[in-house]
Amino acid sequence: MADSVHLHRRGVLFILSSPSGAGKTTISKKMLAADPDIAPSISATTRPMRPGERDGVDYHFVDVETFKQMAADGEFLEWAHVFGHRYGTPRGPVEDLLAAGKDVLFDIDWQGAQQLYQEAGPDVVRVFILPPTMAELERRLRSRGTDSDEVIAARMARAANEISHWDGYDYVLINDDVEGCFDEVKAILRAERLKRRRQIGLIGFARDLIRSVPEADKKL
Ligand SMILES: Nc1nc2c(ncn2[C@@H]2O[C@H](COP(=O)(O)OP(=O)(O)O)[C@@H](O)[C@H]2O)c(=O)[nH]1
Ligand SMILES: Nc1ncnc2c1ncn2[C@@H]1O[C@H](COP(=O)(O)OP(=O)(O)O)[C@@H](O)[C@H]1O
Repeated sequence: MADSVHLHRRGVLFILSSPSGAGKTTISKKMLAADPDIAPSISATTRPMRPGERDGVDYHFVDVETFKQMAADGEFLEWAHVFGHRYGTPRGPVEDLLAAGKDVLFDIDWQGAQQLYQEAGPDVVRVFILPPTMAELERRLRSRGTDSDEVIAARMARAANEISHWDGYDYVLINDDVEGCFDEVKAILRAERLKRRRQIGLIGFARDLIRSVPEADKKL
């Protein structure tokens, strides 16, 4: 009984944003590995592939013309310019995942979070991850070893602007210890899944519980 109730649930559109290097990719990967009920939205981007990235897994890497055509055809739920490149969330896969009963994880910036919130409103949960200090943020960007000094400088310059949008989020976490931050993200998702408005199956379940009470007892 309880299992079938929990199956009937509106999917969560779970957004993780942070300044570059604060750890959202690390946290996303841990979530996806730990929880089969949440799947990633794989964005399209015009930025070059980094070493170790895979097309169709980390991003769909496309050229500017392809991206523009996809945008013109309405294929994106949202898209934005970030660090001089275009990034967008393809609509179809998100709709398919939600229809299949999955929650969807989005690693998108504050512009994407705003647009998605306008599209999907209360189904969206917005989580912002802060670094413990700006010095640590720079250290992480360097330790990742994927970006040139110039790109790192550009990301640091943009970080303050991104952090200034922290108040557009439902939850704000500090990623000091990665396991601690991961635990907090898991707790948020768990609680959000239990929200009454997402538990569509509970409507009938609660009604049946009330009906099962003998009329005589209801008068007591
Ligand atoms: N609006 C929007 N932002 C995205 C999308 N995909 C990625 N981003 C954001 O673009 C920024 C740059 O991403 P990336 O180049 O992978 O670098 P990262 O910051 O190291 O993860 C990050 O803030 C991402 O969250 C998308 O589809 N839409
Ligand atoms: N809590 C943490 N403590 C130390 N290093 C971290 C922590 N979280 C992430 N990192 C490291 O910092 C770097 C940037 O993390 P990443 O997840 O790629 O950030 P983002 O996706 O936000 O750009 C990576 O090398 C990652 O292993």
